[in-house]
Amino acid sequence: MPFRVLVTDDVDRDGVALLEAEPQLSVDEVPTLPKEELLERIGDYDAIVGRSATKISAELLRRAKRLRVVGRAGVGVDNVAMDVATELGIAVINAPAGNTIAVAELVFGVLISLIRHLPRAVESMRAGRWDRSSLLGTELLGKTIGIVGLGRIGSEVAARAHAFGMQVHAFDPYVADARFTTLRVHRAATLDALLDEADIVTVHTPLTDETTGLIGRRELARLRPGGIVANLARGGIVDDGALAAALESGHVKGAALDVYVAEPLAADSALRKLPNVILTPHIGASTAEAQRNVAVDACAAVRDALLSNELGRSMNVAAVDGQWRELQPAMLVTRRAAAVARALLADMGMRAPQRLTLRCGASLAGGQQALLSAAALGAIEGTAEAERLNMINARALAEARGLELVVGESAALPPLGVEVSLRGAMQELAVAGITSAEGAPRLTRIGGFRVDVNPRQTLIVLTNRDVPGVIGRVGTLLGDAGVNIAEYHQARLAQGGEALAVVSVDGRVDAGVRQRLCDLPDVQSASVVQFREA
Ligand SMILES: NC(=O)c1ccc[n+]([C@@H]2O[C@H](COP(=O)([O-])OP(=O)(O)OC[C@H]3O[C@@H](n4cnc5c(N)ncnc54)[C@H](O)[C@@H]3O)[C@@H](O)[C@H]2O)c1
Ligand SMILES: O=C(O)[C@H](O)COP(=O)(O)O
Repeated sequence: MPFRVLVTDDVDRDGVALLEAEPQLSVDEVPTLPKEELLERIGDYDAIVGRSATKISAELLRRAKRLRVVGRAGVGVDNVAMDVATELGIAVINAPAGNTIAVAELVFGVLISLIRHLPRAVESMRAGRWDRSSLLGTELLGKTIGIVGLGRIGSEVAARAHAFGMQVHAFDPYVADARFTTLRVHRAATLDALLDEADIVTVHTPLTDETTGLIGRRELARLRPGGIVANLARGGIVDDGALAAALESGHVKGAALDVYVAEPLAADSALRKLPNVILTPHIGASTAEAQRNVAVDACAAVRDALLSNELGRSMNVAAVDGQWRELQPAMLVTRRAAAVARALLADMGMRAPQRLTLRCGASLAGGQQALLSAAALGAIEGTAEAERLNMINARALAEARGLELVVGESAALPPLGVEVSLRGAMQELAVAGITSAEGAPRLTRIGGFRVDVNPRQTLIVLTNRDVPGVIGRVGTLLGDAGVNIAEYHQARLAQGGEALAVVSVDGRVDAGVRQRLCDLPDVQSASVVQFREA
């Protein structure tokens, strides 16, 4: 059955065409739907792609029983209940870069409109007047622009401000000095320091707890008289009430707003009546170029997530430095190692491990967080509802069960090696594996035993006395039960002592076969690890 994708909010055609080109995807394109109608329909879809107009609420996500991916053709995901998406294992993918230039250009469009009184000039001409003397403006040259948030858009605003001959200052506590130096931007140590210097303040941060109301009554009062404020980021970063008061008092000379706390902005909103304000209806990203960019980015990523389980672009999966695709074999062997450790410990009576420690070889350092997610997934799959368990929510679910997750590099491992160790109150078991660019991943150690096996489909792990005849008896029993052996690796610590066999078999092994293996002479234990699809 094809995956069903709902596309809404006027996502650009070039992006939608990428989805439609895939025979395994069935695409329904609809205008922005009323909340109730979307709630009705969402249960039929594996993915939804939209823009800021569609609210992906907690209620919607809980209704969406099949949903695997939310694609946002744009940057802001403040319209998505991210915590709930993560809890439910739904990937959220945005298109962070495609509309940067559109916003940065509009910043100067609205600023110049404001300081050269363009709306009034146009209106006066339409009205048949020739009002030159009342339209005296000011220039950007030599003025100080104070940028709050020196990220993608803030940086482009800085570059354009330089072109206008402005003094460029910025406040962003999360950006390193080197970036300020590269952009030739004066670093304000605090927001207050920025406000003290700026003629124009423009905000370019995301809307977070920290940035809600960032520019409020106190901050506006600190701005020098005649200052200008622009918010083309998110409604609520500048406090509307405080801004209205500062404009009415004349302390702030002008403002430009593209975004609002509630969108669409109410027809009777007081903001619409404020003097010397340029209001635009959230059109920062509304250029043909930007819409094409973000639609293509988001749709390609949604397609890859559905068809290839490619989650490297997902915002709520652990970060990967480097290529997600290249990390896949290491994620697989990590997940398998954790599943083997969990299954063996469970058969020893320890079902609730308290700590998972993942160690990675030097070449996997950039993927540690994603590998930890894979380890958490392996440690709980088989004991958690399979439907919704994946790389996105595995860590949260494991931690909710009281499993502490730890990751670090180990010089003792080969560069592409991993080791997953699970520890309970009394027992600890470590399983190691290795991956390579060419070959299939291999498990290389279980506890103290060196092994060499590809963890595919089903693994039988036997402990036995190291005496002749065991391998033959195991092979005969499995053959009689119709179980095909793919690989059989026998390991021992010392001749005649304890031995461990790892048998990779095709298909499933039922409980009866396992019991008969346990009952064989000289076999001490038999565990069956049934791997879930990757
Ligand atoms: N009007 C539109 O149509 C439109 C279009 C695109 C983006 N946006 C919005 O613009 C904003 C910026 O987008 P971006 O792509 O540049 O994001 P970004 O993540 O690249 O940059 C945001 C910057 O804000 C900084 N920041 C975070 N908290 C801060 C704080 N408390 N004080 C100072 N700086 C802080 C971050 O360190 C980061 O450098 C977002 O809110 C986004 O949703 C609006
Ligand atoms: O976050 C964004 O990308 C912008 O605010 C644009 O939103 P839009 O896709 O609704 O125009």
